[in-house]
Parts: sequence; C-alpha cells; structure tokens
Amino acid sequence: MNDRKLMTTIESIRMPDREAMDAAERHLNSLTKPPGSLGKLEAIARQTAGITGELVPDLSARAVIVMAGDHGVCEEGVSAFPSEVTPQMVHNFLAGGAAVNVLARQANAGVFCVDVGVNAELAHPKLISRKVRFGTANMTREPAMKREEAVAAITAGIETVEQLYSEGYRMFATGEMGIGNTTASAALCTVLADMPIEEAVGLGTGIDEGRRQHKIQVVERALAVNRPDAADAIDTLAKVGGLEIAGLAGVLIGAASLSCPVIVDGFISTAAALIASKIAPQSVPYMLGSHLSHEQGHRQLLQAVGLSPIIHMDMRLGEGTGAVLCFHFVDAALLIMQEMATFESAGVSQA
Ligand SMILES: Cc1cc2ncn([C@H]3O[C@H](COP(=O)(O)O)[C@@H](O)[C@H]3O)c2cc1C
Ligand SMILES: O=C(O)c1cccnc1
Repeated sequence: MNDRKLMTTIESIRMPDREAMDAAERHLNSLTKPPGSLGKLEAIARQTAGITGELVPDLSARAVIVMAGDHGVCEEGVSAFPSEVTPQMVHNFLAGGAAVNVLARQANAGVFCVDVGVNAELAHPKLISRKVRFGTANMTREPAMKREEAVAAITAGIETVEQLYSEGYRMFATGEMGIGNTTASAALCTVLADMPIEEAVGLGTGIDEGRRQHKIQVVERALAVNRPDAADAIDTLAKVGGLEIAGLAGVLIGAASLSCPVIVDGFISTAAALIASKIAPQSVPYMLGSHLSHEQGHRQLLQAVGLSPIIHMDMRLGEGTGAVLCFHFVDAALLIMQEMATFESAGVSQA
C-alpha cells in the first residue's frame, strides 16, 4: 500500500497557534461589547486566528470541493433516486446549475468537482479527474473497495487541496455527490462513532419509513459480511465507506496540513470528518462545523467528531450547501475583528 503521502501529510499537521488565539481573545475583549456577546462569531475569530497564525487572515479566496463517487449498495434499493443521478449531477455542477453553485456564487467561492469514483466515463475541461474505480462494490456482498483504493482516494483529496492552495485558495468547504452515500455514512457511524444502527440510518434523499427499515437491514448485512475493524478507520472506510467520503477525509487532512480552515458540510461530510478524526486527530481543530442537517444521525455524529454547527436550517442536501453558507459567517467574524471600535477608540466606559 502506498500510504507515504498520507503519512507525511498527517505528520506535517501543526498544533493551532495558541498565541494568535490569545491575541484574538484579547482583541475581542477590547471591542465595544460585553465580553463573549457575539457568541459563535467570536469562536470563529479565535479559531481562524489559531489556524492561520494571523489575527485577521485574508480568507477571501475560498473553494468548495465536491467529491463525487458511486455506491454498489444502491442495488439494494437504499435511495429514493437511481445511481445515474450521480454523473448527471456532476454535469450540473460543471455547468453551474446545482444548489451549491448558486450558493457558492453568492459567497464568492469556487466550485471544484472531483471524480474520485463515479460509475461512468466522465470528461469535461473543468472536471478534476481522480477516478480510483468505477463506483464501490455492493458492500452487502463484499468489501466496498480495497484498502489501497481507500488510501488512493484519501490521497486524491489531499492532492486536490494542495493544488488549489498552490492556486491561492486559503479556505475550503467540503461537498459531495454520490447516490447511496447516506447508507455508507450510516455504516461508518455505527462502527466508528458507536451509534446504534437505528439512530445512524436516516431518510437520505427522502425514502419512507418502510424503506428506512430495509436500509437498516442492508447496513446490518454489510457489517456482518465485512466485519470492519473499529480500531482501524481505514479498514472500516474500505469495507463499508465510499470513495467520495475517503476523498473528503483527504481534503480535511490536507487543509489542516496547510493551516487552512475547512468547513464541514452535512451528514456525509461529517462521516468523512469522523474518518479524518480517527486517522489524524490533530486535523480536527482546523475544521468548522457548518449546519445541523435534517438527517437524523447528524447531531450525534457531530458530537462524536467534536464539532458544533453554526446554523440550523433544516437542510438535507449535501453538495457542500450548508458549508458554503457558513463562509458568510466567517466573513462576518473577520469583519468584526477588523472594523469594530475598541472601548478606548470609541471612548466607551468598561464594566
Ligand atoms: C438531484 C439530487 C441532487 C443531490 N445533491 C446532493 N444529493 C445528496 O443525496 C445523496 C444521498 O442520499 P441517498 O443516500 O438517499 O442517495 C448524495 O448524493 C447527496 O449528496 C442529491 C440527491 C439528488 C437526488
Ligand atoms: O446532510 C447531508 O449531507 C445529506 C442528507 C441527506 C441527503 N444528502 C445529504
């Protein structure tokens, strides 16, 4: 297995800059407001200072990375939509017509779509082609992929972030497209976040309760057939995960190694964050939770990773839509740091 790139990237992740965080805290407390009164905006300002080492970093160049991959387990009827939607949506991302494109335009962010495992031949000048294989195998019969394929997909994510960093991007958001991927994510939650299957399996694209019960049985079968090793996140990812989930774990690890903030989208992206947190715990301080997805297991999954959501919007789309919305909150936090008057400059009496 060629995991050297992964290992060296993990080893290069630094601790966040404590001094910069303390300086941000002191500055926030000097501003004309009761201490702590801007809540999560203050937490974001402290965190971005710690991540970048700068009090007011320039995070204007930002990108959402949409990893796309297919799932063999769709044969079992776990999604409300057919697998063909994955490549069709990839074309939609490339044409700029998907929800994430609209929200990214509003947030001045680039959208980069990566084919890490779509089950179709795809070619487009704007597509980042890093295909590891044509979709996963049906995990109720065999492992979703080989261990080295999981590592290759993680590496594709790391290298995508490195490429975008070299082009000037300094803040990232995770997005994904892969029909069937709430099933794989639920399996990962069950093994690695110790969640009961009943909690982890949700309605995804909108199946009914009867189909959700079937989806629970599908996850149970996949776990019984593959027996993933809970102490080995890459083994679990390979057996019951997905190529786009692996790619996003790489994005999260890569962003941390480059000292860049990375905003984690909904249920599936947080499953990727769970993988990253297991194989590189030091990457977690570089992650920002974004929204609380309507997918039922998301609250517990966020807790397992140690993230808290910025917004509650009842969204359940994926693609990076919730994460991209949160670029606005990072902008707001940095503007507060930059523009607000201090007690001293405004002549306001302190407590
Ligand atoms: C048109 C369309 C666009 C989407 N964009 C994201 N997803 C979301 O739905 C899928 C996960 O749900 P499940 O596990 O139930 O298949 C993923 O592709 C996710 O990104 C979409 C789904 C559809 C149908
Ligand atoms: O929270 C998500 O990311 C999500 C939930 C349902 C379907 N697709 C994505």
